Amino acid sequence: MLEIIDIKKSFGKKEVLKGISLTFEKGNVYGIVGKNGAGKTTLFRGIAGLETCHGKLNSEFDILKNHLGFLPTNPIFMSKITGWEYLKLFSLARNVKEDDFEEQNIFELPLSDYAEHYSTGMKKKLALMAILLQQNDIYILDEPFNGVDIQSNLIINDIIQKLKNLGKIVIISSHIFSTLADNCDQIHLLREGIIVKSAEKAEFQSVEDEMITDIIGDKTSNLRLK
Ligand SMILES: Nc1ncnc2c1ncn2[C@@H]1O[C@H](COP(=O)(O)OP(=O)(O)OP(=O)(O)O)[C@@H](O)[C@H]1O
Repeated sequence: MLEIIDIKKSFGKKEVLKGISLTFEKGNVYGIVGKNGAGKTTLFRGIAGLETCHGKLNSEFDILKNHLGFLPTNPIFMSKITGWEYLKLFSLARNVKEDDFEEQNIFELPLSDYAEHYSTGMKKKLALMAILLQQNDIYILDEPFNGVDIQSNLIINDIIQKLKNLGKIVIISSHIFSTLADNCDQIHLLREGIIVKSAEKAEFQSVEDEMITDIIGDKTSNLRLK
């Protein structure tokens, strides 16, 4: 179980997270939806310990970061590091003794090439593969479907379901509601740093409707289409 209590974060005078409290249980997949700038990445970075926030974080793990894999929206790689070296680095960080990543290379990445030269989608797939090799207990995936092709989308869906069945905690953000609806047990709508709605599967449609209103409102009526 992972519990966050009254998480707050400001950048200068700008209050980005205004007191977020959520509970994440093992074997469940959670979605966080919200428009650009709602605070999704800041929340994720806060949970992952990459951003200092006010509030409390409870988990069964002594050192949470040793059990948590975070997939950033746009993974960044050191220069002159190959895909293989990146995977090795992440494996070593968790004491996973693995040298031959070819079998696990389900995205067929060119592991001997420099990671910085990978395409956007390939970078994301490499970063995902790295945290999966670590056998983490908690996975935080920031926009995992963004920038990857349809085949990889299906593979990522399958991975999320496998992680769920293995009893992991998976938290994902997406702008594409349908990908969350397919995968998640619970979805939280984040608006301007506050969770304004939390929904179980049966209520997903109402969250989607609310999200559409939140994002576009009645803007298109200004076009006066006839
Ligand atoms: N390091 C920072 N310094 C100042 N402001 C920041 C910083 N990081 C994020 N912000 C601001 O915090 C707000 C929330 O940003 P965040 O990236 O968390 O939103 P998001 O919901 O992930 O958006 P997106 O969907 O575009 O990724 C934005 O207004 C952003 O400009």
